[in-house]
Amino acid sequence: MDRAPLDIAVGVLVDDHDRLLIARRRADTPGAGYWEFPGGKREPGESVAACLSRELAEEIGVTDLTSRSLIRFSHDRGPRPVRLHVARIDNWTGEPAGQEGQQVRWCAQNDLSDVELLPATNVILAALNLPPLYIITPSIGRGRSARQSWFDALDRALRAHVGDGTKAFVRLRQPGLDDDDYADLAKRVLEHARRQQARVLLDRSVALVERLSADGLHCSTRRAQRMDKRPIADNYWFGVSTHSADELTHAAAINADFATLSPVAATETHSEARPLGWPGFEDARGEAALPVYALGGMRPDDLGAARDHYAQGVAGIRGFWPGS
Ligand SMILES: Nc1nc2c([nH]c(=O)n2[C@@H]2O[C@H](COP(=O)(O)OP(=O)(O)OP(=O)(O)O)[C@@H](O)[C@H]2O)c(=O)[nH]1
Repeated sequence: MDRAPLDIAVGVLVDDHDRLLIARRRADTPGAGYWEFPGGKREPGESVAACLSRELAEEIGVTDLTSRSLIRFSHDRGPRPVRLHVARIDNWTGEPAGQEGQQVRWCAQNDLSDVELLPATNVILAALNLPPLYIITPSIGRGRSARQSWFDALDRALRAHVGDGTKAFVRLRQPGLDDDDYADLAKRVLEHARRQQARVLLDRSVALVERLSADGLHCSTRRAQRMDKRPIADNYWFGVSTHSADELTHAAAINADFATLSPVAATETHSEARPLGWPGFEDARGEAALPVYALGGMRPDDLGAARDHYAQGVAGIRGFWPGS
């Protein structure tokens, strides 16, 4: 039997209330009864964009799509391996309605947990909700004025990097602090972040994330390699640092919501590591089933290039921190 993945174009329609359009698979199809985002198989010689337009016209009767690519990934959790090319669609013509007798409905994201979704839909939702920029904090100084200017820079970074209607995401990275100092700092960082509606991921214990009601956990490669499952509940974000295709595969296997992949370019923080370059990034990123941030020598204006190479966005320390 042919196990080459089928190319599938998938469209996530988002309405003015941030609800998503879902469709129910018909009784005569594999995965019958499950809800999915509309889409279907690419025909020979067809482009992904043409496939998306055709499928959405055939299935839900909408045309003139304004779409933006969200993520491309493969999975083998259904009847046969598929490579999903997922786009977010904010504008279209026509009132979406099931053209093939299937049920179609708008659903708020908070209500999706009550719906039986196809496997791997969580990957699409992560790509939809994660921002384009992921800020990693530089080390905080010891003196009072160094601390004050670090917090000033944090506030400015949070304000500057809210993008695409998504919240800023910050990883509180402070390898020089002991656990108590880190916890004290995290508490204050969370207060600042809440004012800007930003999200903060901590990289120490799961217990600390829970105790402070932080937004999630970020794990180093080494820590993630020791895990055989996700260490934290699904209502927290869980990110993993990676440097290769194998590490990304492992991150997806333990159900990380996203990964960083580095170094794309040379960086001062890790000057010994050999840069991947964009072709190396795209090659290693491959079709792993999770959103991946390009990290290493990145600045916010590398976002376009990153997206061209199938990244969720760009992550960084220096390029994202005012005055560094
Ligand atoms: N449309 C859609 N398909 C998905 C999603 N996630 C996912 O794994 N798939 C898989 O992608 C494949 C889509 O194939 P399909 O049978 O719907 O394609 P189609 O509309 O061309 O079907 P047809 O052959 O009946 O005309 C299925 O194996 C389905 O399980 C998703 O979110 N939306």
